[in-house]
Amino acid sequence: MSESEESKARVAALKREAAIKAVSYVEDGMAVGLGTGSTAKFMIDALGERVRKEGLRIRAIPTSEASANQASALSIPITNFSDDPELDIAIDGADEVQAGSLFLIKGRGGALLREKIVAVSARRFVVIVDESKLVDDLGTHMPVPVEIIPWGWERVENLLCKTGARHCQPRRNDDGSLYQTDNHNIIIDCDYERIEDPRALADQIISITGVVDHGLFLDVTTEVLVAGTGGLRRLAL
Ligand SMILES: O=C(CO)[C@H](O)[C@H](O)COP(=O)(O)O
Repeated sequence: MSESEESKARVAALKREAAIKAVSYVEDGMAVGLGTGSTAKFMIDALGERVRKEGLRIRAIPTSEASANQASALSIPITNFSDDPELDIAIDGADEVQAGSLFLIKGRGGALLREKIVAVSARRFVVIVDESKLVDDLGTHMPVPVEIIPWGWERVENLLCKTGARHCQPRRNDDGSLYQTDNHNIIIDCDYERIEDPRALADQIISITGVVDHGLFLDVTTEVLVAGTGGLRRLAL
């Protein structure tokens, strides 16, 4: 195994560890929000295993078509907001976590809008990460993804650039075409280098007409499970 393969395998093992711990919080009869991404994928696998082996009875709302397909393949029953307007728990990954505030950047996988709807609908929102996701200031490693409607996107991109971003660019597929979310919108990735005031920035972004939502998740996280080489830590306010 090459050095980079080894490091990938180490990170995957940490993600899996956090995912398995979060799944231990799920109890019989719960309505559960299922996140999106590689860490959430471990979580859905672990949940599926509990459904299969223990006969755990849950209902789930997935945050993407990919997570919905995975859940269905594992025979995890899918529910909706009409039957379950409030979820008992939602579990999801993140791209950056500011440890002191539990503020997050999410949406690298493009599912930020459904992820936010699910997170704010849950009584308990548990974030699962490996320790590389911890930052002192949001924006250090990741741009903020902003989901916008496709029509007139260049105008919205222009306005987003005026919110203090170093660069703003539409997310594209490998063939150069615009990336499309599950909601048929597009994403502008805005690089701020370091976000001094996440609340003020969130207000500024959401006030732009054409913006549907953004990847700043503020005041929504109940706890973060961080898997690192020194073990698993739980961050809560
Ligand atoms: O927000 C997300 C998808 O929209 C993911 O949770 C985030 O990108 C983390 O992904 P991963 O677990 O693969 O590192």
